[in-house]
Amino acid sequence: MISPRTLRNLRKELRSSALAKIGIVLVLAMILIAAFAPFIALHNPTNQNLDENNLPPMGFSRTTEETTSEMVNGSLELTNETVYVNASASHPMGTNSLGQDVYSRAVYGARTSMMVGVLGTLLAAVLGVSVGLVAGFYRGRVDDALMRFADVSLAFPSLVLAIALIGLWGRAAVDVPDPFVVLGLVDPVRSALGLPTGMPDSFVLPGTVIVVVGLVNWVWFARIARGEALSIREEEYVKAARALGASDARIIGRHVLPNATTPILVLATIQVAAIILLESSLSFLGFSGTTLSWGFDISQGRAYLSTAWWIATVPGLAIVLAVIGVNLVGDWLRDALDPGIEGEGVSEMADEILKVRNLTTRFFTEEGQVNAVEHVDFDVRDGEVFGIVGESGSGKSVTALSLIDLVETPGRITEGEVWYRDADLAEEHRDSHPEAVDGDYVDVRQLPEATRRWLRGPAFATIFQDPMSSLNPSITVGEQIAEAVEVQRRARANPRRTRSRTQGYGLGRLIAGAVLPSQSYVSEESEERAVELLERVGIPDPEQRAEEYPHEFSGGMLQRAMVAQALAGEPDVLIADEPTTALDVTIQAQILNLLTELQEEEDMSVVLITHNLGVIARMCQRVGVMYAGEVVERGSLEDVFENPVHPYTEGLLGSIPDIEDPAPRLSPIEGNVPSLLDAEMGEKCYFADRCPKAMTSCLTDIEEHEAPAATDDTDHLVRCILADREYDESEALGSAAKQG
Ligand SMILES: Nc1ncnc2c1ncn2[C@@H]1O[C@H](COP(=O)(O)OP(=O)(O)OP(=O)(O)O)[C@@H](O)[C@H]1O
Ligand code: NI
Repeated sequence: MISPRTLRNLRKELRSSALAKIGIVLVLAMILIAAFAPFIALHNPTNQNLDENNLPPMGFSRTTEETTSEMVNGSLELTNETVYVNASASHPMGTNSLGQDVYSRAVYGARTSMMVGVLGTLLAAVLGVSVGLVAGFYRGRVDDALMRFADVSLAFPSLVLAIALIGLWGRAAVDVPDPFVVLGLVDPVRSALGLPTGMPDSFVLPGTVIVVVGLVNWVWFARIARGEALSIREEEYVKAARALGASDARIIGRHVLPNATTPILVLATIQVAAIILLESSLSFLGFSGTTLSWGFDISQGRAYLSTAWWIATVPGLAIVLAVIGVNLVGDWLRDALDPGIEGEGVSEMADEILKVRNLTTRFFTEEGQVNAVEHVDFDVRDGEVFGIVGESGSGKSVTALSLIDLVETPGRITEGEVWYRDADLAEEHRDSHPEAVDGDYVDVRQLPEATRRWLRGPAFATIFQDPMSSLNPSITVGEQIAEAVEVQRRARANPRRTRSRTQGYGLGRLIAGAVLPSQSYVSEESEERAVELLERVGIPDPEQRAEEYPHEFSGGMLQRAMVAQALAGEPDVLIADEPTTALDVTIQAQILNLLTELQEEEDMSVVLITHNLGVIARMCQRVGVMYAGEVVERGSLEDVFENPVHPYTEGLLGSIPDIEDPAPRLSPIEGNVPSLLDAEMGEKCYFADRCPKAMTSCLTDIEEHEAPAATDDTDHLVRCILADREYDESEALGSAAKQG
């Protein structure tokens, strides 16, 4: 369940956060104390000794007035005397009014708190997550009822709710005994809590409190699980999984639950702390049956605050430390598992059309989880060509698909943001989707599905490697481009209803096409525009070529037609994935020239994906180098190509294939791209196995470092320790370690 990546983030966060360390120490201490209470305690916590009551802790003494009587000359004389009560070595934290050892009671109190905190949270989580998933996934009446109930119950303070529930329980106590009684666990639980065994069953156990806090707190979990289920059930890949016949249980288990784990885990830690406090409050107020709990001891000690302050102070301190500890651990988990939450704002610099943050895409295959794209960050500026380069399988195409939200099952974007600058869209969604808006930017991934779909065309357009598979062989090229123009035109006319419109259009087109094969469904204007576009991309005799079918086009002409189709929506960002790989060399050069020309004249930004460094060098202003799903080096072309820091980039550059080279060789570096199977990835630099400069620190330091940049306005970022220090042979990673 916990992936190596997650572990890596947890460790990274732990290293940098002193508070997280304190939290872990406190929580571990509490767990150990609870587990080994009988060995840590000095006395049986329930043993009373009235001769030794209210003894002060070590280092303190207490005075009391004692009256002695004496017969003096036949009359009784009373003398008031101040007596010092000294600490006893066997009661280091003193005793309470019944002479019970305060320290031992605090130690056993940890058991009650842990038991109620952990089991109560578990119960709340199981209940809440099940109900939430069902409600979110199936909607309908269950969902309505749940939400109404949640609103009402969250309006009450949980303490009030718990007291009410315990009251109900008490009234029905004859029929509904403590769950531990039902389970036949009375004596084991009592002895675990240091209580005398063999007492009558009416002696209340913490089971009641556990059930009550579970019932009080499950709604929190239900809300989170419901939210996740709601957002995911609409996703294309879930629909696709359904269409493929996956059962609902499988979809929930495979897609919904993994997505919900992080928020549920973080909530669970917070809940443990909340429930520990709730249990203490209940015991303090006398609503919990247990007579061995921090809250109970505080309420007992309250009467002695001025004379024997330690009775309440010691358990009070225990509660404070426990709650702080658990909360710090919760903060640590949240920061480590959800790095996006506190991500830096993206709205400061305005000349970026696209800001990709923490984009993470995984494939959930039969062999396991494939981490195809991991925490990818990059920006695309106005009117620039941004290159993505890397060996086959490094995640370039999946990154492109993730940008436009077209990853297919079993793949899924699990994390990350794609901020796109569009002031109008930002304004339109500022109120309805505040989380998706930051200044003039919208996070494409958080926009409603209809808007996302609408963006494909006027915002993002794509051209892929193989034009043949992107064009329908049975429709003329001109008509297909005209259709793209038509769709964009309709979409622009009514952005909000795009979805149903284009779908209706598609269906209508389909039926019309089946009945009347030559029926033209696009307006004359669109057809004229299509011819213009064909001319624009340099197709001779555009009017005549528009009437032809794809098979009548040569490869280069088809690729041009594809570009024309992509231009139909006048996109801001053109994503070109290996647009020339399938073409022969001279045609490649022509298409690249065309792209450069268009990009300059139409003021588009281009994301150009290729494994050909010559193409990058010729076309791009800035570049990101991908390796094993990560961007390992990024910056201006100058920085990355002339002053590469990452040995992988250096290796790639070692033999730049000539653009005129008919068979550009990939991977001049020895060895293979590592497995992207999550289970096999581990926590180290993924290039270390192949790296000529691998050092021992490469197994631990995998952060992105800043490297010297040629200009002030570009960052040069490298996921390699060599950005910070020189290669040191004495620390070289031995070949044995490389394998591990
Ligand atoms: N449908 C899929 N199912 C499972 N894994 C996939 C799927 N598609 C891609 N992957 C995984 O994602 C990784 C990245 O693939 P991607 O196609 O993005 O690589 P690439 O850099 O574009 O390579 P190439 O240069 O060969 O096109 C691959 O290693 C592959 O294991
Ligand atoms: Ni690819």
